[in-house]
Amino acid sequence: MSKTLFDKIWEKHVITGEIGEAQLIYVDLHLIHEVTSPQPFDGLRNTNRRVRRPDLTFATMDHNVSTKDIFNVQDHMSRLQMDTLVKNTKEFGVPLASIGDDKQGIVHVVGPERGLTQPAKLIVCGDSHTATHGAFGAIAFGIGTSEVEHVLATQTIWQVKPKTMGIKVTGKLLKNTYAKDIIMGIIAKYGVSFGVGYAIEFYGETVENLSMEARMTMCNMSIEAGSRTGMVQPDQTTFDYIEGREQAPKDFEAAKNYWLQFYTDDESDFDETLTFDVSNLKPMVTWGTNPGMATPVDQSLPAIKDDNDANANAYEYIGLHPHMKATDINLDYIFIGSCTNSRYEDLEIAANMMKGHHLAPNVTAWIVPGSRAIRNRAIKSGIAKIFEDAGCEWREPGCSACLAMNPDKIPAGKHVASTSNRNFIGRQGAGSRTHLASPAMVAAAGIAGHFVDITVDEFV
Ligand SMILES: CC(C)[C@H](C(=O)O)[C@@H](O)C(=O)O
Ligand code: SF4
Repeated sequence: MSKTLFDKIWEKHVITGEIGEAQLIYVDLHLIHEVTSPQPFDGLRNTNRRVRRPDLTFATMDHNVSTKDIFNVQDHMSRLQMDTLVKNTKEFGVPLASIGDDKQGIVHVVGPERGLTQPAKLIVCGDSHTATHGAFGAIAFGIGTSEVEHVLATQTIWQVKPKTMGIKVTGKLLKNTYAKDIIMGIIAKYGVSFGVGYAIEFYGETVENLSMEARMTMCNMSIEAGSRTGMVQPDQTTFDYIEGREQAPKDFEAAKNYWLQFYTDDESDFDETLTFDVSNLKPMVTWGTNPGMATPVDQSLPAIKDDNDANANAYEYIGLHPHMKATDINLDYIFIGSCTNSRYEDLEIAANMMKGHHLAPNVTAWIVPGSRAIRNRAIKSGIAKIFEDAGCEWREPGCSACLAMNPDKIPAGKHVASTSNRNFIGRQGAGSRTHLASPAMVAAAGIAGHFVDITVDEFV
């Protein structure tokens, strides 16, 4: 029978149960961070249970990290969550990449970087952006705190199989447009909930030509379309990325031959399909308070239809008005980081844009690598220096200003161009005004002090 990539991986993991009802499925990799793990470990302790497979579990610290002074965590709650993770992982024998450790970083950056994220695996984490790992042709989704406890104790999870949606991406990207623009373009077109109940597979020639970093950016934001799982079929690009990494399979040829079975047989196997052409896609920028409230940078902001229009509330919060040009959005901050866009390739793209320039007056810039390995590599290659010469602050790895759970908060009323994934009210600090965009766009905005169309001659 003809099947999708998702179906093939799913059925390899089912232990019991029928399709249509909750099925017990096996988990190959359980990633942990300090925010959603304290209660689950308490639960184990209170019931005298151990972690069933510490060898299939990996913990890191990211959300609470103080990126300016990594060992100086002032906030009581942050310190407590971090100390608790150290204590719990020690007691239960789970490997931990703690602050300062070479392997530490944002959980969705370090999983792939360590070679833990592999095709055909079933990967979970108590975090909604777990979809990132689907870029490797894995089933990866975020789970709730009680589910984290269940996985720790049993290495399994009860789940109802979602439906599948294929999104075929066609066309050649304009120079200076990126995977971030594709996924933002898709969400702007179809909204923030079209993926609810579906596992999305991105495919087509455009996706095949994307790097692993770019595929991760797309899968990462599947949750912003309402889907818990985004994935891409594994191919030579995937294998090349994994080969040689610390946790890559020892018999790589055998692993590769196994992975090659995992692909969607026929487009008609998807429950739903969409097509998105990128040939004329301009860089995207959000103007509102959800990731769907986005516009191509060369356009004006949308109208307000009536008093009940969500756009009205969004405009009030964000301090902009309909019909103004996206390039007239003035910025106070830029943030380059987060599990969407803090990998080496992202930093390199941003640095190329900034090279030889200086930030606009009154713009503060935080550049936050996704992991210590990326940070070290960027220092070595000179990228860090480019950012510093441009006037940016070069930080330690963590979630940082992606969410206001650490000292990196955007002040109330300030506009920030951000490479992260969510522009909800208060997301980057109470009253902060977020504009999501690609690393190249955010870097160029930092130099200009407002958004600019980087596809025009001056930039390409
Ligand atoms: C703190 C965590 C549970 C949360 C998530 O699940 O996504 C965070 O990572 C986020 O991006 O909002
Ligand atoms: S970087 Fe942002 S989106 Fe990613 S895990 Fe951290 S807080 Fe969540």
